[in-house]
Formats: sequence, structure tokens, C-alpha cells
Amino acid sequence: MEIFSHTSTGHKTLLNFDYFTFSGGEEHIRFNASDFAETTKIEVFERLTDSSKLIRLMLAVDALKRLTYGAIPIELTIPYFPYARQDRVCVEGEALGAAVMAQFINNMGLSKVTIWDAHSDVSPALINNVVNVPQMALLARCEELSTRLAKGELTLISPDAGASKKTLKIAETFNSELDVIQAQKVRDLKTGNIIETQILGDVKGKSVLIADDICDGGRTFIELAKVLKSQGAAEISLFITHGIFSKGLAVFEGLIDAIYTTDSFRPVNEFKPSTTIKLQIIEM
Ligand SMILES: O=P(O)(O)OC[C@H]1O[C@@H](O)[C@H](O)[C@@H]1O
Repeated sequence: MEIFSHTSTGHKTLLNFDYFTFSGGEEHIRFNASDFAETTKIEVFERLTDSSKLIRLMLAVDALKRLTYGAIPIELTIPYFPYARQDRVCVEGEALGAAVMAQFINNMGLSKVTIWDAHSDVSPALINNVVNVPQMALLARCEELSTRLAKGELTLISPDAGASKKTLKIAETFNSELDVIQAQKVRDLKTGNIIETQILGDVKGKSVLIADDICDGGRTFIELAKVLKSQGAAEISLFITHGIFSKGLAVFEGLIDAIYTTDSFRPVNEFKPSTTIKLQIIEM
């Protein structure tokens, strides 16, 4: 977690603070009261990638409010909004994870909450004072992709219906003449497993760019890349905003040539590269 203090003269300072976990598992945090004498705004940045970080964040915001008598705006950036994929109750008995997480965030009473490329419209609708940085704006920070898209060198692939609006937005922004091809996953209704991936267009001899919000285990992109390859795609690249890569990059070897992702889920130095796949991290 990084916490910055802003002053009225435009100074931004990264704050030091103490935190530790008690042997019983509870979190503890303490700031230096003297650091806030001239503070007019506080900015908090955290990659909320596990539950203990959420508790630490809530303790931090509580401590900051107590120190500043709740009189100073606190702005939070959590690039990856956890539980955003649980945005509907698919099967009776499940929780609405996105709403649970939004409640935690809203209870902190923040003046602004910035998230990147929300999975769907549900999380931004549930979070108070939210700013959702669009996928297209994040992709635009990658010079190589922006240039290739503007030159019309890439065919865009929307991996499923949920990604189609954002993929069209990329084309609209960089080059409205770009080919955009829709793919779709056919799932086993009972298990949720992908049983088939279909591509609604011709990719023979083309350099394609798949664009999506999250790569978790990678099944979506493995299956899609297999079909793209079998249908003759010449070069396969993947842009994903949130690179979780829970199964590593090796699962894409021989299928995907290049992967582009932001540092929303982990800092650059914590990515494990692959020997055969080009990996470019877009630092924000
Ligand atoms: O296939 P993996 O990488 O596990 O999961 C990523 C997919 O799951 C969806 O929610 C994401 O939008 C993406 O399409």
C-alpha cells in the first residue's frame, strides 16, 4: 500500500508508516501524526489482491480519518477491483461478491475511488464516487500497440460477448477501418467449463490482437488461440488489463506470441517472464 500526502502548495509526499500482523493473525497500522500538519488531500494506492490487504486498507483509512478529524479528502486507487466477476447470482445459493466488496469500499467514506477497466457495468454502479479508467485509455499507454493499431496492422478479436463493446471502442479510437472479429465461448451449463470456442470471421494470414479485461488461469485465451492458430492466424497477441496469470505464462507457450498487460495486479518486478513469449508490462 502506498499513501501520499498532498499540500496546498502542490507537494506530494510518499508517507512512511508502521504496520505488522500480530501473531494471532490480526493486522495493525500506525501513522505519524506530524506527517499530516499541512496535508490537504490524501491519496491511497493498493493492489487489493488478497483479503488481508482489504483489512489493512480499512484500518489505514480509519486511522487517517481519526488523525485528520475526517476533514481531509481521501482518494483511493485500487486498479484491480476484486470480486468484480461475481456480478450476478448465477445459481441460487451464491453470494453477490461484487456488491459485498462494494459495501466494504463504500463504508470507508472515500471522496474518490479509481478502478481500472471494470469487468462489467455492475461494480462502477455499486461503488460511490467511482472513476472507472476505460480499457482503451490503458491500452493507449502502450506505444507499440497504439502504433500498430493506428497503422491497421492488427485485427482485433473480442473473446466473448462481454468484451465486444470495449473491443469496438478500441477500433473506434485507433482506426475505425480495423477488422473486429467476435469469438464466443460455448460452456457446459452444469460445470461452467468451456467446451468450444467459435470465431465469427476469417483470420487466415492475419496478425490478431485479443483484448480483454482479465487473464486468470488463461483457459479462455488458450482455447481461443488454439482455434485462431488452426484457422491460420499468422501472429497472435493478447492485451489484458489485469494480468493475474494464476497458472503462469508457460500455459500459452506455442500458442500466443506476445502478451501486453498493465501493472494493475502486481508490480513489474513480480512478473515471471516466459522464455518464448514476449511480455510487455505497461506501467501506469
Ligand atoms: O480464462 P481465464 O483466464 O481463467 O479467465 C478470464 C476470463 O474470464 C472472464 O471473466 C474475463 O473477462 C476473461 O474473459
